[in-house]
Amino acid sequence: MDMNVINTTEERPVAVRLRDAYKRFSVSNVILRGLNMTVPEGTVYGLLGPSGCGKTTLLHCIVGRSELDSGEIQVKAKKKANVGYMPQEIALYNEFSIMETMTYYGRLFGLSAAKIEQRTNELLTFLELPAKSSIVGRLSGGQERRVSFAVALLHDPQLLILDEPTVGVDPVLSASIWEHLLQMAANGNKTVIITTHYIEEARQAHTIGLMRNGQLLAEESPAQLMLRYNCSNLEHAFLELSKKQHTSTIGREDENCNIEEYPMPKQKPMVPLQHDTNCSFKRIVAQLMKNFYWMKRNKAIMCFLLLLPVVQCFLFCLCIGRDPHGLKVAVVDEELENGISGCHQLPSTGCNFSLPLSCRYLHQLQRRTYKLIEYTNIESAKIAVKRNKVWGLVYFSSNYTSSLVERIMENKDASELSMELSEVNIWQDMSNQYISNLIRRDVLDGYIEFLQKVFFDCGWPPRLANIPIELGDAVYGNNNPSFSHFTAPAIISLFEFYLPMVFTVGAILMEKMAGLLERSLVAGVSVLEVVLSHMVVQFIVLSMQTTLMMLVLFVLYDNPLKGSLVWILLMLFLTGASGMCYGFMVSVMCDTDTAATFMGLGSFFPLAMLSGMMWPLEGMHWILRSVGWILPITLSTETFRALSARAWTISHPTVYKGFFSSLGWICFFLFVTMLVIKRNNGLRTKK
Ligand SMILES: Nc1ncnc2c1ncn2[C@@H]1O[C@H](COP(=O)(O)OP(=O)(O)OP(=O)(O)O)[C@@H](O)[C@H]1O
Repeated sequence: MDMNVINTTEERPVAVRLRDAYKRFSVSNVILRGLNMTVPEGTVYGLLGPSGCGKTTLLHCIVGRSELDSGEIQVKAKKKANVGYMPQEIALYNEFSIMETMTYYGRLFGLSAAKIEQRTNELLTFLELPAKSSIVGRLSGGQERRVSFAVALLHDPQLLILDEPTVGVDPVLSASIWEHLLQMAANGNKTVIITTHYIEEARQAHTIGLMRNGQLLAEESPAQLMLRYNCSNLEHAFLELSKKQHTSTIGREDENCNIEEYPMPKQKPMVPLQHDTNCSFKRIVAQLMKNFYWMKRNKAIMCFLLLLPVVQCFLFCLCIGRDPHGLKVAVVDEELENGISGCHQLPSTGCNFSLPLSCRYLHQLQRRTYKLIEYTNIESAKIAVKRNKVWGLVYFSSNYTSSLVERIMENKDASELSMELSEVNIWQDMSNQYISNLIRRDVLDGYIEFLQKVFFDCGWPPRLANIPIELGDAVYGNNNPSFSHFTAPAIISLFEFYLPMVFTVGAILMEKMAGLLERSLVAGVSVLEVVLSHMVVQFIVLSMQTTLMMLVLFVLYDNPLKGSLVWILLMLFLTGASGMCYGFMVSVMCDTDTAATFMGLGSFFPLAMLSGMMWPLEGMHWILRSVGWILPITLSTETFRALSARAWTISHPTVYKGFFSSLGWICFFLFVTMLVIKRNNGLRTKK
C-alpha cells in the first residue's frame, strides 16, 4: 500500500512552523540564515542536507535543546510530553535493561505500569529487539539505536522528531520503520520530522526539506521536486538546487562585500515547548527510580562510595596522632663501668648514692619505650645521630651521681663544677619537629619523675624535685592532648564536603556528557526536579557515610564527642549540602570529566590547607589567615571542634558562625549554578 497518498497540497493545520530563523554559535559559525519551514500536521517531513549543514541544530531548536537568536518557532504540540524525540547520539543508560529504560521514560511521560508493559511488548516485537531483560550496553549499535527509537515512540506522541533513526539499521527493518511512520501519520494524524543521510529513503516522505547553507532550498513533495527539475532521483534534484543557490550567493557576496547582516533582537525568541509544571511529584519519583536502577547496577561504585570514608577514617585513626614508639636514643654514660646492661642488676629504688643515679634516670626513659643504644664516646654517638641511626644523644659525666648529690645537698652553695657535671647533656636531631618535641618532652618529664622518686626514697619532699609550675586539669580536652583529637573534626568535615561533591559531579556529569540529561529535559523533566531527586539520593548516601564515619571516629576510637549530637549532625548535614551544591556548580561549569577533576583537585588542596586541618589558623601567614576563614570548611570545622570537644552551644559565636558560613556557601554555589544554567540555556554540554 502506498502511504504517500496524503495530499499535502490540501490545507492542513500546521504542526511546526519556523519563520526567519537565525542561529549561530559564533560570528563565523552561522548555522541558520533566515530559515523558513512549514510542517503540515499528519505528515512525514524528511529533512535532508549535507553533513554539518545544521539539521540537528534545527531539530534542537524545535525541541528546546537550543534557542534561536532571532525568528519564530511555533509547535502545535505545545507541551514537551506531546513530543517524542530521538537524538542523534544513543543517549541511553548503558547499565539499564530495556525494560528499566522503558519504565523510566514511561514514568516521565506519566504512563501507568500496565501501559508501559503493553507498549514495550509492542515496540519490542515491531523493532525486532531482544528480550526486555537485556542490558542496553551489551546490545549492538543498531539494537541500541532501535531502543532509542522505541523510547521516542513509547508514549505515542503527537509530534515525533527523529534524528537519523535508520543509521545502522538493516534495510528490511529500515523499510518497516518508514512504513510504521507513514501509518502513524495516515491513521493517527501524527506528524514526523525525520533527518536521514539516505536520500532515496526520504523519497517516502510526504514533504522534503532540502537544507543548505542555513536555508531550505526547497520544501515540497518528492514527486513535485523531481518533476520541477526534471530528474529521476532526489539526489540530482538536490544537486541542481545547490548549484542554483551557489550562483545566487556569489552574486550577493560581491554586492555585500562578504558582510553578512545578522539580526540581533533585544529579546530572544520564545521557546516553543513548555513544561506542564516546573515540579511534578511523578517525575521526581521517575528520577528516583532511575537513580535506584543505576545504584542497583553499579554495586561496586556504591560499595566504594560507602566504604571509602570508613576505610579512610580507620586509616586516619590508625596512622595519625599516635605517639611514635621505640625511638632509638644513644647513651654515653661515663659513670657506668659495665655499661647500661649493668643497670639491670642494680635496684631501681632506695637512697643509696654509692650506686649510679644515671641508671635510674635511664630506667625512666626505657619505661617511656625508648630504645637505648650505648656508645663509648660522644663523637661516635654524634656520628650515629648524623647518620640517623638514633634520634639523639644522652650524656652523663663520670662524676654524675656525686655531683648531683652535691647539687641537691649544697643547693645554693654547690660548686660550679658539680653544677656542670650534674647536668645531663643532650644533643638531638631536630629535623623532625614532632619526634624531636616528643623526645624533649619525655626527657624533661622523665627527669622530674626520676628525681621525685629519689627524693621520696630519701624521705625528702618530692615536690621539691618538681619545677614550681602546677598544671591544673585541662578546661577542655585533657592534659595530654592528641594530634588526632585536633584533626578528627577537620577530617570528617573534609569528607562531608568532598564526598557529596564527588558523587554529585560524577552523577550529573555522566548524564550530561552522554546526552542523558538533555534527553530527560526534552522529555519534560525540569532542572528543579533533577536537583531535588539528586538531593534525596545524595542525602540517603551521605547519611550512611556519616553514620559509618561517626562510628569509627567516635565510638571505635576515643575522639571527643561531648556536645549536642543534634547540632553536630546538623552541622555535618549543612557541610554535606554545601559540598553537594559545590558539585552542582562544578558539573554545570565543566563539560568534561577532565575539567571537573582539575576543578575538584585544584580546590581540594587549598581548602584542606587553609581549613586549619593541618595547622592552626593562628599560625598562618596573616594574608592567608584573613582569607582562610571565608572558605567553605574552615568555620564549619571550628564549629565542629567547638561542639564536639568543648560542648559549646549554638549561642556561642564560634558555633553559629560555622552554620552561617555553610548556609552562605550553599546560597553562593546555587546562585552561580543558576547563573551558568541561565547563560548556557540549560544543562547541556558545549558540543
Ligand atoms: N554547541 C555547538 N557549538 C559550536 N558549534 C556547533 C555546536 N553544535 C553544532 N555546531 C556546529 O554547527 C554545525 C551544524 O551542526 P549539526 O550537527 O546541526 O549538523 P548536521 O546537519 O546535523 O550534521 P550531520 O548530518 O553530520 O549530523 C557544525 O559545523 C557543528 O560543528
